Amino acid sequence: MNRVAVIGGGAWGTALAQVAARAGRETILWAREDDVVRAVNADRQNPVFLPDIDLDPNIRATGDLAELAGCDLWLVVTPAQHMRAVLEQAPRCEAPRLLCSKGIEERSGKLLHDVAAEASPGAPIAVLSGPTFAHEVARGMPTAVTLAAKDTDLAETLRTALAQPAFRMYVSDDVAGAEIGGAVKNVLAIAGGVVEGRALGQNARAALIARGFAEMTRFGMAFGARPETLAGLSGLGDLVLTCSSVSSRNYSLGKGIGEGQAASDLMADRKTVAEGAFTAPVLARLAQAHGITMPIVDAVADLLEGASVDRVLEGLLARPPRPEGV
Ligand SMILES: NC(=O)C1=CN([C@@H]2O[C@H](COP(=O)(O)OP(=O)(O)OC[C@H]3O[C@@H](n4cnc5c(N)ncnc54)[C@H](OP(=O)(O)O)[C@@H]3O)[C@@H](O)[C@H]2O)C=CC1
Ligand SMILES: O=C(CO)COP(=O)(O)O
Repeated sequence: MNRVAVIGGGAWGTALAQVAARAGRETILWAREDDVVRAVNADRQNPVFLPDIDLDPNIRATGDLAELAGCDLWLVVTPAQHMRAVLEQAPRCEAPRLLCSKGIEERSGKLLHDVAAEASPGAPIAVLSGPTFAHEVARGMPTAVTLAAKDTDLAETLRTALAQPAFRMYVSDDVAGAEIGGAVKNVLAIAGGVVEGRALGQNARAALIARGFAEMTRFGMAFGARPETLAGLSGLGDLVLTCSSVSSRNYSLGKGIGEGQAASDLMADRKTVAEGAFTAPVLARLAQAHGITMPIVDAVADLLEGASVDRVLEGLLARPPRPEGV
């Protein structure tokens, strides 16, 4: 695992390139934008997506996917909705794909490990997910994540390749669990931002996290996730992080909605990705098709469609009480 490719020159791809380089790997960062490639190679910076962080000299950027062919490991860090297209354009090779994006493909309703398996036939698949603001990871601040692969030997090999004291990877074989936690928490983080933007208070935030986690667990268990994975770093851990901080793009999108701005205007203005906005409609659709009750996820999907915050909130508070639990 000497040569590592990172596919995606956004904040998270750049931070993970730092992780790979710090682990002593020769690291190639693929970015679509020429400005990002130039700035990484010339200035050791990514001012577009991860400003004010000096990048490791072991990172080289490229705009040419063909250069990734000789790498031993690919970290896939594109926005979820672009993963299939980028992997299909990339050269065929059997290097393991470590998927680091969070989301559900909107048009197919598939989890990303299924998308990657279809787009990269023959390549082993693993997933990395957890509470990880890119700017903290890039600065080497202590962070812990879930690294999941059905083949636990593969998970161990990847963990060893990227290991360092401040980036702790907990190995799991629950791929669906690791992915579902990351995808669902992005939607719930938008709701967390609405609570903040509408000044609904700290009690409401705690209620949202607890009842949101019940929704995540209901959905996850219906799709093969294990409850202990959902209660771990990639589920509850990431939910708590992104429901508590404007460093989360999903939370800040929700905060704007809570303050009365139109979701469509907020989305049109942003260059960075708020995955929850793309996951919410497909998650609501999947939940409905499988008879899984997810009122907070439905509420976020409605808000993104332009429903009024007051009406959505009224609807949630008017729900008949039910026994607590999943
Ligand atoms: N930021 C974070 O803290 C974390 C993010 N993640 C996940 O990582 C994934 C990537 O997020 P992040 O790095 O933050 O993204 P950013 O918002 O920082 O950057 C946007 C990224 O999207 C890429 N992009 C835009 N349009 C396309 C396209 N048509 N095809 C391919 N790529 C495109 C950009 O590529 P280009 O540079 O070429 O324009 C850029 O890499 C998401 O799924 C996110 O949920 C997970 C954990 C932490
Ligand atoms: O996934 C993340 C932290 O774990 C980043 O959250 P946002 O995408 O909401 O910024």
